[in-house]
Amino acid sequence: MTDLPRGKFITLEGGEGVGKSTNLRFITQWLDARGIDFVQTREPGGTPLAEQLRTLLLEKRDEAVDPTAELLMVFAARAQHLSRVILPALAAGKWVVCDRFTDATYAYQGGGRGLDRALIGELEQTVQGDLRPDRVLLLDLDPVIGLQRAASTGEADRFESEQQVFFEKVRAAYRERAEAAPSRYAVIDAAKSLPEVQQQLAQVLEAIAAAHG
Ligand SMILES: Nc1ncnc2c1ncn2[C@@H]1O[C@H](COP(=O)(O)OP(=O)(O)O)[C@@H](O)[C@H]1O
Ligand SMILES: Cc1cn([C@H]2C[C@H](O)[C@@H](COP(=O)(O)OP(=O)(O)O)O2)c(=O)[nH]c1=O
Repeated sequence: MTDLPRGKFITLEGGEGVGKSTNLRFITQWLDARGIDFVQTREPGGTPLAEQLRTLLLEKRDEAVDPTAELLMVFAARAQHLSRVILPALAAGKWVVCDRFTDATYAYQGGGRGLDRALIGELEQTVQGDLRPDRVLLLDLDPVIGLQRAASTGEADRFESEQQVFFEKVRAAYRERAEAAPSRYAVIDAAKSLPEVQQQLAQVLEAIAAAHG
């Protein structure tokens, strides 16, 4: 990738039930109010093919899913999503707000499934080149509370059906990544009330917009 993208690339991350959907609405309203041109998308997914891969990844099945197969499907969807949606939007100067991205792979396939981080890093470099999110908004929450919140929002998919220990590892992996690169992550305490969470989000968005010029 020779041409550097011009728009801002923001991702929203966290375990199950941390409030991603609720706060995504807040973020897009905030951007609309500022007149910032943006594309809202999600992973796995974001294109028809990648959404089909999402369905395959999320649906519960009798056949045990090999963790490496899971990892490659996630990155297959990501390659398609990047080339069809994310890179063109950034090149056009738009912000991209993505519900999950590669940090979720480090958290779920790396932390949760225990796959080698170096392998994830190799795939990340192959699929993304030097592209990384400008800012990762990490909603951090004790999985016990997250799973209670998520239980009220419909039937559990294949990931949501994992045991609590899996989600403890997911949370730990997210936090580890944020601690290793604090300037790229905004860790938000999602146990706080919704107005408090959104106040923190607004502050982070203000800072990104200011840096954007
Ligand atoms: N900060 C918060 N405090 C209390 N409840 C919350 C908070 N944020 C979200 N919720 C509630 O938790 C549930 C799950 O939120 P949701 O946005 O669907 O999470 P996710 O998309 O991360 O699964 C919803 O009922 C939502 O209203
Ligand atoms: C992007 C990504 C998601 N996932 C998982 C995490 C989530 O359990 C699932 C989809 O997440 P999500 O969009 O949060 O779905 P929901 O709103 O139904 O909770 O995909 C991975 O395991 N690896 C990845 O790289």
